[in-house]
Amino acid sequence: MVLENSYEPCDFVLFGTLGDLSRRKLLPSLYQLEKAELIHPDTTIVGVARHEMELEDYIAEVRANLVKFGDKELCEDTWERLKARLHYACVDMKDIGSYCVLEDHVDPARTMVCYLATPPSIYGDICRGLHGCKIIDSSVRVVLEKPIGHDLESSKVINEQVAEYFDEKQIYRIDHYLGKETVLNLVALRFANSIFATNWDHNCIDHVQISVAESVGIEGRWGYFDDAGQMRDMVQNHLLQILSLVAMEPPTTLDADSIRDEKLKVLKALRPINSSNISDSTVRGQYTAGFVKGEEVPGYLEEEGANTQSKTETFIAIKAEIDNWRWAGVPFYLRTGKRMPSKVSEVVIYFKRQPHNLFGDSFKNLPPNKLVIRLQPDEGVEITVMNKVPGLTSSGSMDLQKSKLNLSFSEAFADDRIPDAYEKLLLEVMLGNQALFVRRDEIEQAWTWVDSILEAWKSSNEPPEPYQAGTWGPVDSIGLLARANRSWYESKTVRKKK
Ligand SMILES: NC(=O)C1=CN([C@@H]2O[C@H](COP(=O)(O)OP(=O)(O)OC[C@H]3O[C@@H](n4cnc5c(N)ncnc54)[C@H](OP(=O)(O)O)[C@@H]3O)[C@@H](O)[C@H]2O)C=CC1
Ligand SMILES: O=C1O[C@H](COP(=O)(O)O)[C@@H](O)[C@H](O)[C@H]1O
Repeated sequence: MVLENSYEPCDFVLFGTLGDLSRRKLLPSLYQLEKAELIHPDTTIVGVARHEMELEDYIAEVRANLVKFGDKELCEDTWERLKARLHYACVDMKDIGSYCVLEDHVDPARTMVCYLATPPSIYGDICRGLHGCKIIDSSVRVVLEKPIGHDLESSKVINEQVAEYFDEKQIYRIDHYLGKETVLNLVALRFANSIFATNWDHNCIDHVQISVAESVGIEGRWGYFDDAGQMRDMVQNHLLQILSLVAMEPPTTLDADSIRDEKLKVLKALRPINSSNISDSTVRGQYTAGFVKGEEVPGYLEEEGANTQSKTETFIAIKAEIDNWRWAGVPFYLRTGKRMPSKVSEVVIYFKRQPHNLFGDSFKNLPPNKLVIRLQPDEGVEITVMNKVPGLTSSGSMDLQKSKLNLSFSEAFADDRIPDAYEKLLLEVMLGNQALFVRRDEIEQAWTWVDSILEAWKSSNEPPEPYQAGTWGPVDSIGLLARANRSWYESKTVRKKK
């Protein structure tokens, strides 16, 4: 079995090579990896789609996409190297008989990486087709895009279909947030700094906020989004992955299963939200027409192709609780929505207040220290601390002021380009490292928690609360924290614009 982390040539087979994800993300990422000379010189790239096409037309198509979605000016050396790797195969992925053409493009002696950038409904067909033409063995890696299912039951069906032909060690489930540099930095920040490692629990932390706000709407994907909603689109995967990394115990090593074992324990410890606590723990909203960044935008029910009766949520706020020793009594507030004032993803750790005040009545409510981890944009880490204002006073008292220790990645690492998440993930697949991919039990545990919330919303039969596009969500989202005398962190991007 060739499964260990290794830099060796492979045949990278991209199913759905003419689709949106391939064009916008995967092909430009392969180009960037080529530019950085991170693809093995002997690796080939085989584009697979159902249209008959000459190789030279496929090459022209790839080039046009790179110019449209990647570097506007291609580096010709890089392009020549990438071009030389390209093959094209026409396969109707639902027709088992049509897969044999792949034999002409892949070398059975090498590792084959099958990236399924197709609707998940045909993952089973693709696995069966590959099996049918006898080109898969235990060295093949298969990469699955989200969403893996619509709920626990359907995710099990997809996972079973793939498991019929591939062992879990061969399956790479993508959550592109795990490829983001700043999400990876959560592990470095927590475990490479004793200042955080020793203060990371209910003794020191009051609560945690995880916000992933998007300024975009549903981008012409009504059919997909209305069926999914923000819960399935963002919380089941990205937000729960971030929460797991923030809350997990130190893994024994950085190997794939050590990290995934710890993330799974967090997911298992999430307190269920059901009809008994749904109204105290969640808020859901749906955007109405408004203005985002000065531009007028339609409401969700007025988007192209909309069903005007839809009750699908485009915003969610959740008070999540983790029932374990470390996090007893520390709520994790999650918030995510479309058509918010700006795109900003942040984790904010609110530390507990000092137990005693030395500084007199004017500083009765010393603000707590906050650690703000800016995931995107303006990636960085910021800590708020109280400082003495320099200078002399006639009363001899000490004046305090809140100040920030701010590490901005664009300044600190000015010479380093921040790679796109897909570049990192494609490289890891080629290296055979599963650490940044989601294991089946994690996905299923996340669905278990999410399904219970969706079920409770369904039985309540209440519509989502409207919020105007360009705002931070429904008023009740403020209430979710205000009940405990807390408030959402006001992100820097917004404050800057005031
Ligand atoms: N687009 C994005 O930004 C994101 C996408 N994803 C996921 O990635 C996957 C792909 O999404 P996306 O690229 O947007 O989808 P698209 O529909 O744009 O692309 C899917 C591709 O699969 C091809 N395909 C479908 N059925 C067959 C078949 N029977 N035989 C051969 N080819 C077939 C389509 O071919 P044809 O063109 O001929 O119809 C199409 O090119 C999905 O699982 C999606 O959920 C995840 C995150 C973000
Ligand atoms: O998976 C998805 O993620 C994007 C947000 O990703 P980001 O990297 O731009 O933060 C979201 O817009 C999309 O709806 C969802 O499917």
